[in-house]
Amino acid sequence: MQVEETKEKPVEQTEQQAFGYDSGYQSEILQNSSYQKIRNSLLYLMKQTTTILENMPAAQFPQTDLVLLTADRVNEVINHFDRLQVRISDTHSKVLVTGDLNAGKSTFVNTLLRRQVVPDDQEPCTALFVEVVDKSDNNGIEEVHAIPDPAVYSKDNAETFVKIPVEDLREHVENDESSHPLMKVYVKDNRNKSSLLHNGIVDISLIDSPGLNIDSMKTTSLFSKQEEIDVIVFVVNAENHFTLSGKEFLETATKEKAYVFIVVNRFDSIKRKDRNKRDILEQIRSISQTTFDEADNLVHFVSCRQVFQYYTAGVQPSADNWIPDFERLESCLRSFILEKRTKSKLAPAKVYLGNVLSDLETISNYNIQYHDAESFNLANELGTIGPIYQKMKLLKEKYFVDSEKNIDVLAKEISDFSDKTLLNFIEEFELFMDTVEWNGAIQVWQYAHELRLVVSRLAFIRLRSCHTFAQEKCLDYVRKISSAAKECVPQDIDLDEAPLHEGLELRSQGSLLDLSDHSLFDSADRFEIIKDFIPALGMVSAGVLGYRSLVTGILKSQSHSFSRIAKLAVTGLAITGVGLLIFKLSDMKATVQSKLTTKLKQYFKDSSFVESNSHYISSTSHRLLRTGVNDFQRKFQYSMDEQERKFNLQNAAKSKAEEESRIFSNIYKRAVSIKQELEAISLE
Ligand SMILES: Nc1nc2c(ncn2[C@@H]2O[C@H](COP(=O)(O)OP(=O)(O)OP(=O)(O)O)[C@@H](O)[C@H]2O)c(=O)[nH]1
Repeated sequence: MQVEETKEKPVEQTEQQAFGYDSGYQSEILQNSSYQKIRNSLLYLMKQTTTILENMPAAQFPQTDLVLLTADRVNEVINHFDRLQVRISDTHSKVLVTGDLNAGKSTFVNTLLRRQVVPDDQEPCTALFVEVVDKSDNNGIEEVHAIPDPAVYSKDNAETFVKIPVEDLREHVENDESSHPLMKVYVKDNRNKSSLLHNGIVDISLIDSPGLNIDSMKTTSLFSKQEEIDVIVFVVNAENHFTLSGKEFLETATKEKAYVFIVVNRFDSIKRKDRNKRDILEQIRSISQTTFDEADNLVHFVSCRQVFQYYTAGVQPSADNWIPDFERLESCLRSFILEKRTKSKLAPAKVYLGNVLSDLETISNYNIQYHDAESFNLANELGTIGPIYQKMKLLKEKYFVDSEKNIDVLAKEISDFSDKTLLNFIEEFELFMDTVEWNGAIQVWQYAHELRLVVSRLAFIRLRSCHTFAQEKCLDYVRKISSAAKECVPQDIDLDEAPLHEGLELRSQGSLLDLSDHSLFDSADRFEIIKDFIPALGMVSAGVLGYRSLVTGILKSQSHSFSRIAKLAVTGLAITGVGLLIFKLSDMKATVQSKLTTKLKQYFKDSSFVESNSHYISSTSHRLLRTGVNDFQRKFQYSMDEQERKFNLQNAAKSKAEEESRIFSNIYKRAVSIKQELEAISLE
């Protein structure tokens, strides 16, 4: 009965004390809820940044000034964000309790739990770790999982552990330490509201490690380096101070974790407590200055056994301060866990996020400048291409839209000119008659011959002037196009003038005029011309030539029909009066000229001299122009299409550059704003 009384009292006291120190606890809750807020804010900002990264268009990365976010690491950064989010969303926190052999580590853990969970006072174990977790993690069931391979352990996979009742833990630890290096103990923390394991904010597991000696040192050191170990509690036996192994472990651990929580246990056994405290603190200073500087919160001189006995069996401690000292230790440990947890989990995320955001600022700034410069250059290029393209359009409208019509008009003009020139030429035949010297009747055919040559030459000259006119007109037309094109066509496009030169060049008379003597005057014509003058001619030339030879000489004909006519002429001559004949002879030049004019005009008419030449010149001009212009037009259109394509491409590129600049400008603003929010988050 008495025992029960003594047992209940401390529980009430504990509640009261818990209540008494509730203000601290409340503040912890506040601290915790602010932790939640910070965590949520960080998660939110990380998510925002991940969204930016996932949607960021292909970016130019500067060669320098980037901490994390290089071109080939965008996905890596996104993945790391995922890992950080998982890690900071995890509400578990692990506290590794380690220290020298027999320093009272197990007693310390049991005291925190207010119950005998971890076997104490046993033979030193070699490498067994006991992890104490709240039973809520195991569907509210208290049991021990003996784990052969911690790396593959899952409480949901019965093959990865051996189930042991909590009461049998001691026996198993003593007999079975080597085959199960980790024992996971799911238990209820005997304290309710102020439970350390399950406090509604962070689920803490306490890991009781083997005492440090040369064998266990390596294992424990490795264990302590694990990322999920948020806090290390080092238990020292006040009587022994720090052993060599302890010092060595602490020196390494403080490098990894910066701060270590130190429990100097078995302080009840120390007689000269102040001196012991001083010596131990001095040792701590030599191991870790930072821990020494925070000694008031981080180094606690306690007696776990006395406190444990008080809470579990109501045994009064040997001094009044043991309970408050331990409770202060608990309070500091709780704050330290939460603070360390905040720092160990949130600080890396905050620093990482800050670096990514700084990189994002740098990258977006770089890209804004890059795209602005690009769109500026494109605008300049478009400023050149645009007017050229407009000029090309005008040229096309002026010369090519109605090019058939334009060429028709030009050909008509050439045709009109040729008609007029050649007709005038025929009309003007009479004027040419005196350009050839009349050397008398005897030379009549010579006169006709020379006149033929003159007419032929003059016809050629007129024809050539028609060709020249046509050529000049055509050249003028194509040169106008060429010079207009030169102003706007970027590449040189030839409008080949050579075909116009060759096609419209009249170099020789060729067969244009078939004015040979025979065709100009056939035998009948010749007789017709001279028949009235034969007697007179006979008179004039009697001393030189006989009649027959004279007449035949004039007629110069070998045909039978003609010799018959010649005979008649000679007969006629014999009966004609001499005076009349002489008179007639003086009129011969005019007669010959008139006959020749008529004959020539008739010849030109019959040979369609005007029409055929005019048609030839105009149709040749038309054909050559059309071929040349069409060919040029094709090249021009190609060049214009090129220009248009270039114009459209550059226009599109400019719009894209402007759009990218806008996007990066938004990214920059978002990064700056997220970073400001991030900097406002204090982890202190
Ligand atoms: N005087 C005194 N003895 C204590 C105190 N705490 C623990 N002990 C005793 O120290 C011995 C070792 O305690 P444990 O808790 O087993 O120590 P441990 O560090 O877990 O031991 P190992 O894991 O074997 O290294 C036991 O006999 C405890 O009763 C204390 O505060 N004062």
